[in-house]
Amino acid sequence: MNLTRAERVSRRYGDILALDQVDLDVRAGELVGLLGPNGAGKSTLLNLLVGLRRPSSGRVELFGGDPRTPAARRQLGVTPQETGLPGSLRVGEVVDFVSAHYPDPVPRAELLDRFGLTEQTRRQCGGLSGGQKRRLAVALAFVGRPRLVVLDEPTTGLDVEARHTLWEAIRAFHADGGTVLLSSHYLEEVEALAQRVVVIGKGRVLADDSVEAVRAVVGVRRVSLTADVLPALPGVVRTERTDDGRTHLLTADADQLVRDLVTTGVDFRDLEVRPTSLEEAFLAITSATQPVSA
Ligand SMILES: Nc1ncnc2c1ncn2[C@@H]1O[C@H](COP(=O)(O)OP(=O)(O)OP(=O)(O)O)[C@@H](O)[C@H]1O
Repeated sequence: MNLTRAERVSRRYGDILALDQVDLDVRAGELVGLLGPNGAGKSTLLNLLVGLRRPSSGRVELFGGDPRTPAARRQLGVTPQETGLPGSLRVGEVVDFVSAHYPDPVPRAELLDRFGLTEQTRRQCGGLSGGQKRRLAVALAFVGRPRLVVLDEPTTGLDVEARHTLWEAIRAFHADGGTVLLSSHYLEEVEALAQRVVVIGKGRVLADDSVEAVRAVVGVRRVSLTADVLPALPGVVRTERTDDGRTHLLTADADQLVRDLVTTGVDFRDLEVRPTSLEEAFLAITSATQPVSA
């Protein structure tokens, strides 16, 4: 069953085509990571799915209906990228205030414990650190026991420990049968949490598959070597030089690249061919896409 769906959805802001005919389905019980660089269109897509904006064309559904209806909203938990908390209210008061909107909220102590905020219960929101504010904003998405939680870059700006606390809370919700759609710049976050990854770049869905399959589709490999001079070689999607004097070439066809290297007669040493991380694969597919013309 689809909890939310975008069907050939486009969204313009003036001349900017932020989303270009995007299709996305999120089924009950999934944990989906939406991955893309700055300006890819992630927030725009999430805002359309949760009814904060309307598409310029195409169709958006939430729980089979219009995302803007109160009935759909009640089953949804959202943390947008930017959130404001009332500075003079205490953490516990904010949780109580939001809880009051739901018939069966998660008890305050349980929610704050899950998000590592028990000690801050009586602290005014204005006195929280940036990371604590972010954790509270994310915690509020879970208070009404939603069927679907949509989180826009939930862990941006958090230190490692706070990020792991959030990951645990998200995993626990998912393990209990909850559905999650989250956007991230952090590839390790998507790898750590999601079963399915949707890669978005320049307003288009570039890949929608398991993390492993996305890597396989892209098929980017890293060919590393040491050489004093290297000519330009066909099929190289990215070149990096590291401090140890090694050159790393990313390519979809490592065998051909090695053949080309040998043909050029270039003097190289210590050749190594390895699969790439998701991050490298992701950079390769997003940089290989032509810009969307408005
Ligand atoms: N309200 C707006 N008015 C004009 N342009 C906008 C608006 N919101 C987004 N855009 C543009 O639409 C494109 C997609 O932006 P969006 O915020 O959806 O990307 P994103 O993937 O969430 O980026 P980030 O990771 O930086 O948050 C960008 O070019 C952005 O500048």
